[in-house]
Amino acid sequence: ESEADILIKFKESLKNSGALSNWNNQKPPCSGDQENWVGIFCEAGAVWGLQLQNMGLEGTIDLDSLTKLPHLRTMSFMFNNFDGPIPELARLSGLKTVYLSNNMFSGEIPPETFIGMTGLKKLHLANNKFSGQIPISLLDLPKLMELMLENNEFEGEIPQFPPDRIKRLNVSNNRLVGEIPHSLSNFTTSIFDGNTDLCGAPLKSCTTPNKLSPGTIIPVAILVAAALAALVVVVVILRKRQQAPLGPGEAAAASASATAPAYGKAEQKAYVELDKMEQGRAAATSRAVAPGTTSPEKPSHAKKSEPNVKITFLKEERDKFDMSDLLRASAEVLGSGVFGSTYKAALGDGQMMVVKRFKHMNNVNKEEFHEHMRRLGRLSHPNLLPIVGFYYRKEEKLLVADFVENGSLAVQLHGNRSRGRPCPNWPTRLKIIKGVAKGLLYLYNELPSLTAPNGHLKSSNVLLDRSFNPVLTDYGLVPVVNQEHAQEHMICYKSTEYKQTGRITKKTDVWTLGILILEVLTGRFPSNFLQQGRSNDTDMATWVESVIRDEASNMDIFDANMERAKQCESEMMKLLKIGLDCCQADVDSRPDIKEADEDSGG
Ligand SMILES: Nc1ncnc2c1ncn2[C@@H]1O[C@H](COP(=O)(O)OP(=O)(O)OP(=O)(O)O)[C@@H](O)[C@H]1O
Repeated sequence: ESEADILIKFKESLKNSGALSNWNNQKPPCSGDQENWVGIFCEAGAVWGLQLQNMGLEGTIDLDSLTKLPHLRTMSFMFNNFDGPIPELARLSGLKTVYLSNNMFSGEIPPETFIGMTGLKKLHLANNKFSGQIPISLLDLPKLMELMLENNEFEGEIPQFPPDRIKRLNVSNNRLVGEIPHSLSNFTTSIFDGNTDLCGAPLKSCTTPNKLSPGTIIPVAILVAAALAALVVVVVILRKRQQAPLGPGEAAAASASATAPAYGKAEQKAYVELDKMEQGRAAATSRAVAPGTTSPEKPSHAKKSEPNVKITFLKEERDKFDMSDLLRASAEVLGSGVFGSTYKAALGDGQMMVVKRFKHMNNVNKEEFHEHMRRLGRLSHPNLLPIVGFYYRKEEKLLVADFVENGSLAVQLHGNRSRGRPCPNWPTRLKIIKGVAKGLLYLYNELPSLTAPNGHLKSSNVLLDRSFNPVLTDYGLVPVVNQEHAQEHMICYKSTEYKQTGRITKKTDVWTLGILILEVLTGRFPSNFLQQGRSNDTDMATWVESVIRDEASNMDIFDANMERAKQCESEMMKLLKIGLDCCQADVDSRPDIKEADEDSGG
């Protein structure tokens, strides 16, 4: 059986598998490293991963088929409607990561479920209805480092995991009781929240204090008093000996090293430098609204010896530089977005780079992050801003890209005009929309396994080059962004379908394109309409529809500052209709990305 036949058989075992419509024999699942089918990962022509998330899938997971995929290492079925008992995962002993969270699995997990899964690193079972004991076979998995079991009905005691093995854990909101194993005592209390009767570090101690007889109370009290007196003496002596307070530089260094996590000295120093740059942001941010309108500023502290931290380059042909070059460069803070701050750096050799500092990525490990960046690094399209390089650290990541001359579409549409910036005219706006649609279509073709291959399309993420050609930035990041943060801030999570069903779909980016079209045509800022979680609010599309319906002249909806010729008005009206079409609340009636591209490009 070919991998295609195996996967098609697997698909047939699923209910509601409409999202897998391109799983057919027209193309093989993989061509080399390239995925031709949605929801799979390929390497050297073989399937190594399944990522069937958020697709409304139902039924049971047919392991018989999956056991025939010898290279399968990761599978995710999160955010679907699978139910029944946990699949017999040990039949897929080569798996490294298993994500089954946010389904309706239920019942006890047999103790032997994980026997032999010696490569398993991550197991996510959260938000299901699993009950019974946490399976004991998890203790024998030498590589298990991430275990997410929250919001189930697990009961009994937490098994004695060996020390230093589990790095990420959540068992909150179950029915666990008894003493927390010592090996887990360093975790924060919140991961144990919501259990009936857990005790021991980091929660309150399990032992109730022994009742002391009057005979023992007196000597204990004397001992305590003596210890307190000794402590007071020591404090007084230390105070007297204390030197003059730290100078400002030392104080800053001390506070930085107190907050900076334990990393290599060079890395730590680099981040301290970035923090300092960011602290100088207040002055720079107002200028950053209109990039390039002021002379760049250079942080004075960057003149000292800079740390040498290597950036991983994704484009071989690029002239290389490292963190010290970036810190030595003239720098300007362009702004702070929802993920972190963005800086512009003018390197000594004339290259103008932009460094984006992400603080809200999820806990993907280094290997996975590198893998995802390499995937994004392979993309190449005139309407995408390439990621030149990146730097990984657990808590935050840096992405480096080229500076794009004319800044963002948001600034061009809504920025201050007092500096003589012309308002984009109709032909320019049309060219921008066509380019954006082309970029989106390319992303859909190249990243078919992502539900929202862009995920964050908005006017500040559409940059304009010297000739006002649009290039998209901040695309393809949904898989590496912290879920909670993504839901709160990323534009795809503000779509009608997300508000109504809590899911994003393959057509969610089409909705973001629709909103962008309406913004470009009306000159109105969509965030004034889009308030996440307030599903009864008028969104931009509803507002546009009501104006068209009520106003005497439909032309009043268009940005009054947009220069246009009379004969273009029918074209503008046509694009407005396409925008509204893309924003249809009913996902099925909405065009797909290919139709949207054909409509707006035609
Ligand atoms: N490569 C670039 N060239 C020129 N300007 C850029 C570049 N990347 C980002 N910018 C601009 O810098 C500013 C800050 O960007 P940043 O991405 O931090 O915030 P944002 O786009 O407003 O929000 P988000 O974090 O949601 O993407 C924005 O005005 C953005 O358009």
